[in-house]
Amino acid sequence: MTDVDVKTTKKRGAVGRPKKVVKSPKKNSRPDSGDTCNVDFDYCPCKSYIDEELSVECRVLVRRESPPVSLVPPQPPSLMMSNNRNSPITPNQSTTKKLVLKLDPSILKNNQSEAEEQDSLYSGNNSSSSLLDVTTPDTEKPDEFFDSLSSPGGKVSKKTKKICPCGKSDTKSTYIICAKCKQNWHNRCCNLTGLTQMAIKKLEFWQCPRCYICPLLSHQSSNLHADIKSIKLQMNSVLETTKTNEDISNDISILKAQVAELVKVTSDKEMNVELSPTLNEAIKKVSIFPLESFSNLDKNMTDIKEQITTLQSSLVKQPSGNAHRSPSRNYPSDPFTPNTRSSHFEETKTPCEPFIKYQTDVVSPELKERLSQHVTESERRFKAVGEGSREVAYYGEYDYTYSGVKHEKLAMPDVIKELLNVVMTCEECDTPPVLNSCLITKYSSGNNHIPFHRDDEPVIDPESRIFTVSIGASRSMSFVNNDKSQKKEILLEDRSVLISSRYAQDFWKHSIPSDDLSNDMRVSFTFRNISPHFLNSTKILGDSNSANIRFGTGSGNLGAWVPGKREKVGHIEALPDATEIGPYRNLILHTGINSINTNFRKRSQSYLLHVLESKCQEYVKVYPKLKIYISTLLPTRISYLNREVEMFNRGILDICYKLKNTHVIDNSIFGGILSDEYGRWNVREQRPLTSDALHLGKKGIRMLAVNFKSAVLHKNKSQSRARFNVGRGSYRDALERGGHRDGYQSS
Ligand SMILES: O=C(O)CCC(=O)C(=O)O
Ligand SMILES: [Fe+2]
Repeated sequence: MTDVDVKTTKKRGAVGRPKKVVKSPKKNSRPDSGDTCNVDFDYCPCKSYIDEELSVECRVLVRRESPPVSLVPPQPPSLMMSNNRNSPITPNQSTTKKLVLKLDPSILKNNQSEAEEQDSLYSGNNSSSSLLDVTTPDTEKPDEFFDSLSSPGGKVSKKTKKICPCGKSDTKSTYIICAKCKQNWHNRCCNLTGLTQMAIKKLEFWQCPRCYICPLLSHQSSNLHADIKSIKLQMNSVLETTKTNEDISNDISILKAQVAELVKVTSDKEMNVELSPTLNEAIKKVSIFPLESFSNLDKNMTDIKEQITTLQSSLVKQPSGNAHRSPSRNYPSDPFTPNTRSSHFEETKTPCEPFIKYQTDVVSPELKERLSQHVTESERRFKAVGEGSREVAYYGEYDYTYSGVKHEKLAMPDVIKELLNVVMTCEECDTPPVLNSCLITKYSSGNNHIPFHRDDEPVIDPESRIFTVSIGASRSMSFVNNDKSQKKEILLEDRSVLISSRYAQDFWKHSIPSDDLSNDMRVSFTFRNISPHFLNSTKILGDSNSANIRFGTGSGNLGAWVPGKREKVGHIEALPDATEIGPYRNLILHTGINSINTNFRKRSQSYLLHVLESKCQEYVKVYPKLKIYISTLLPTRISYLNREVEMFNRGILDICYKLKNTHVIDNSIFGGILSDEYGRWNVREQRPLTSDALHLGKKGIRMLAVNFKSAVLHKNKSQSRARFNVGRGSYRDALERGGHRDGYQSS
């Protein structure tokens, strides 16, 4: 909750995350916090790229609310910016050979007029992007020439009044235009802050967060891009050779036919893949290559054909094989992969009622009398808050900041303790709830009110009950759910108790509206469990290797400062719905090895990663303050499975890189294979239990617990290191060392 602060809270810097430009949405927490933002983005790695020249790192954002309508093969930044040497997609260089193109002058003529038409469309753009320039390319710089044939994406838009989706329009900002929807965006609104206008001009085919679809959602696309990039290279090589016009003409027609075929395959309705703008551009480029550029082109036509055939076959439905998978990004295709909207785009249903129970006549008249007396006597402790001038006083174990007002910790006086004991009997439960704080709110008249808000401060125990005792004038409490489809109201009478929970706060807001007819005083006593420890509250959803990690103190435990709960999730597909998670601050996901184990496996990695990603998106959507930590899969004693583990872990890194509030727990310290040191131990025979391929022994569990704890307490930089450097401790590094951990130290 925004305006809650506990004395012991330390401000922690985000580790390894780039500075986020767009604010995450704030739910209206405590009243008077006001500040809302309805722009909500996820980071996407698609494809993260670092331009060495500019020394900037760009990320593409995916707007989480906008559902992908269809799986349009996306435009990775590797294709967007020229001279990108760090592209995650490597074209198949081995098949890149020189090609023969023959040019049909009629085609050239037709396309010349098309080009002119296009040029008028794109007028106002920098001249380097003008299609008119195409007729006189600089053959010394084929790549630039190729890049100059771009769609308007990436061009800095200057002319007309531009309104960014953020709603603002100004002349000072730098704008970028989406190649697909032609919408102008502030560079800052799409996380391109820091890029100069020159740099933005180089972003070809840039698609905005609304249009862009992550290749992880469309695994076919990765191949497409790699192959197209390869064609691009081949085309550039064409420019370096010379040939007679007649040959050029013939070859161009052939190439056109091939590309047309490719288009047909790409737009195959069954594939549900639209023709990508890249391909469209490729076709245009093929058609408008100027005559002068093509000479001496009598070699390697076969190679371009082969290339196109490869491209075609990568686009038709692949069997379970993975012939075209590039080492870093493509996962085996899956016949079950849903080509539909993910569940996270659906509205969250309201999973609970706003309160659990309402009970009258709980407080005796005698106790009420003593409580009123206490309120009168401790008047000095009350502080006015909010517009409605209600006044609050606080008792509790820890300091507590509420609606901008700080309250010092103070032990509950006896009369409040007595009240607490009474109200605790209202709910039957095996273990009585822990309620260590009481906020007393005084409404002197019907004018005093409290606007809609949630009791969702991060210092409140995620499992806490919230007991509200009323004395004095009856006042209504109103409730509204998140999509405002449900409104409820309850009259809180003198000496009654309302029992709610911290859980319900994420789905309902509540208020005490003004009441013109009421002139009497009402006092409420709200009991909750509050402690700064809950700033680290953690839920672990994990397989059997996380079963022995416990909360609290002791070896293999997460320590006193990490309160939480562990629930068994043996498979990725068993990950629960967001509404079952609860309002924890951290969520550790340690599951997947059973899902990828081929003995059980029915799903491909791409599908499983898709499920994992969708779940994370769903979780963050329901709990915007939640930090998710995906723990990389641990090595096993089985080599072939370890290869799958390695591949899956790359997918995990991609997800973490891409999604907001999602981090990786880097388990590379375990090496590339489960060692005897960390694996299970046969106690009777005093030797490693080699028949158990997957399970950690005592030392391994302790190590895993250290990793979990470090992540939650932000003690190391594993997230950033794993992604950005192949440094000590990254699993890639460990893999390269063949699983030997010599020199490794636990952090
Ligand atoms: O006075 C009441 O009953 C409600 C108070 C409240 O909602 C709060 O303090 O958060
Ligand atoms: Fe409240």
